[in-house]
Amino acid sequence: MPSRAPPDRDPLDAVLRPPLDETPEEKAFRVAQEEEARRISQEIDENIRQDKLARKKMKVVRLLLLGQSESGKSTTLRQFQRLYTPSAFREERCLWHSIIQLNLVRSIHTILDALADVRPHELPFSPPSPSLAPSLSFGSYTQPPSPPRPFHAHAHSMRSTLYSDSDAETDSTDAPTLPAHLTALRQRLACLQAVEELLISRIVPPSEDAPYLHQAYPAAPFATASASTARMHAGATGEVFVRPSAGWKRALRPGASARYNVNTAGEETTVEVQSVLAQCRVDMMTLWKDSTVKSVLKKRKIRLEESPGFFLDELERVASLKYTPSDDDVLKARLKTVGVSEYRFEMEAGTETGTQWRIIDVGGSRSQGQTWVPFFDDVDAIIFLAPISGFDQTLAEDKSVNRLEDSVLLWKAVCANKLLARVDLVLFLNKCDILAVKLASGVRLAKYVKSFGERANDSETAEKYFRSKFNAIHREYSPIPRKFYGFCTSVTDTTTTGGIIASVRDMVVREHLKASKLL
Ligand SMILES: Nc1nc2c(ncn2[C@@H]2O[C@H](COP(=O)(O)OP(=O)(O)OP(=O)(O)O)[C@@H](O)[C@H]2O)c(=O)[nH]1
Ligand SMILES: [Mg+2]
Repeated sequence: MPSRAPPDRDPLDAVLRPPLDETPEEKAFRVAQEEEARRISQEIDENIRQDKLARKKMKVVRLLLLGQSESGKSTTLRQFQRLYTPSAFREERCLWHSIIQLNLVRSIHTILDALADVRPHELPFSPPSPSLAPSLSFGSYTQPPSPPRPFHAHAHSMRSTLYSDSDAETDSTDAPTLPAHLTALRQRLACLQAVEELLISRIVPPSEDAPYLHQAYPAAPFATASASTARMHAGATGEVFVRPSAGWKRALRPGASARYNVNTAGEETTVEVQSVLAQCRVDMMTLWKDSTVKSVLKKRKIRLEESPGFFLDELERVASLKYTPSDDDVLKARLKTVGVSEYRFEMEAGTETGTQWRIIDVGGSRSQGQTWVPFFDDVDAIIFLAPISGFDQTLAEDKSVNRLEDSVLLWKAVCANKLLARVDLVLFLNKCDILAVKLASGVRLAKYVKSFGERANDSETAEKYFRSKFNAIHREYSPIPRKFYGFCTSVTDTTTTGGIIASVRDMVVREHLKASKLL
């Protein structure tokens, strides 16, 4: 092993060492300069300390939201906004209209995409409906159906797995086929491709220049110049995302078209899109209710009901001409966060009147992890969201990682982090509503979480189990003992979340006051 360089060969030392021929005047000058530099440095340190002190005295509470992507951080932030700045929240509801339209159109495209290469074995084993064209039917309708092949496709890699699964066996009986009524629906709904592009061009300001991932749908007459140059920020999953700093809300405000160099004003686009959605409403409803579609989705393990931004069960309302988003719709809408957004507000009532809150919402996907650390310093509390319904899912950005496992690892890391040793950690075991539906539908938790064992496969038992597991990690990994605050949540639910957020607020304020008295 190479030995350490002796001190007189240290390159830094060589540079900083006073010159050998330094005169007394030069020395006095250098010493004075060094003294001045020290004084300035101490002054900066003192300013930072005073700043922190003043902030504590001014009653500024900083809350950081952490958790993997799709865990519900931005939704929790919206709940705070809805509860504590309701008028601003209501004012912004109209800006979410375009996001909800986009969520809806993308769900329809997920279905159309699945239908684009449907195989006979994915169709339901029932006699053909009268609307089926004879040329599109195949042998198994008249003969007893062959048993379904094992299907290994995962929800998020369904297309590639499907191809690899079927390629080996592709023959004339397994050629792509689609009942005629669905072919007709696909053709009629093709106009939604242009709608999607138009919406993306509105939501993502032109400065956001990541490539737009085109899907294989024919261009429709509805396409406009802005649609053809539509761009979006999309990750490996093809999900639209915007940076909070890019000001998508500003871009969607009425009259923003000139500033953002797009050829349709926000309100006009929304109205125009809404009228196309209203025209397609019956077709979209027929598509979503269709038994063949249900069969294909089921076989490909595409569970749209659990996916973010799901509005297909409310098509009648959301695709009507008079639709305006409700509070619940805004909470259900999905727009991925990349980067960091800070939301500031002041408590308007109660004993904490005048307390300023700063809630920091960060992007949760794996590549965003490094953006979290700078916010660890000086944060009063962290709400960590672990979506426990994801026990049978993998991460959108990495199909080899189980979502629950990822949440557990993140939770361990946050609990063990020395910078956060004195920070209160609040755990939201989130998406309990989806967990309940999933378990009730027969998915067995013990199949994915072996240690769950023979316990009852219901949401109450599962929540209790997860709570104790996360609590144990908190106890074991916290550098110094601290209290555990754990809640089972469904943050899209306004009724239950209001009470939980109020308890968190009280706890954070109490601890904040304690800390400021210690200063
Ligand atoms: N059903 C249900 N949906 C939820 C719940 N929490 C969040 N969602 C939905 O899940 C989606 C993702 O939530 P977000 O708040 O955007 O997730 P995020 O943690 O901010 O994700 P990133 O921005 O990617 O880091 C949204 O469509 C939410 O409406 C929940 O408890 N139940
Ligand atoms: Mg977010």
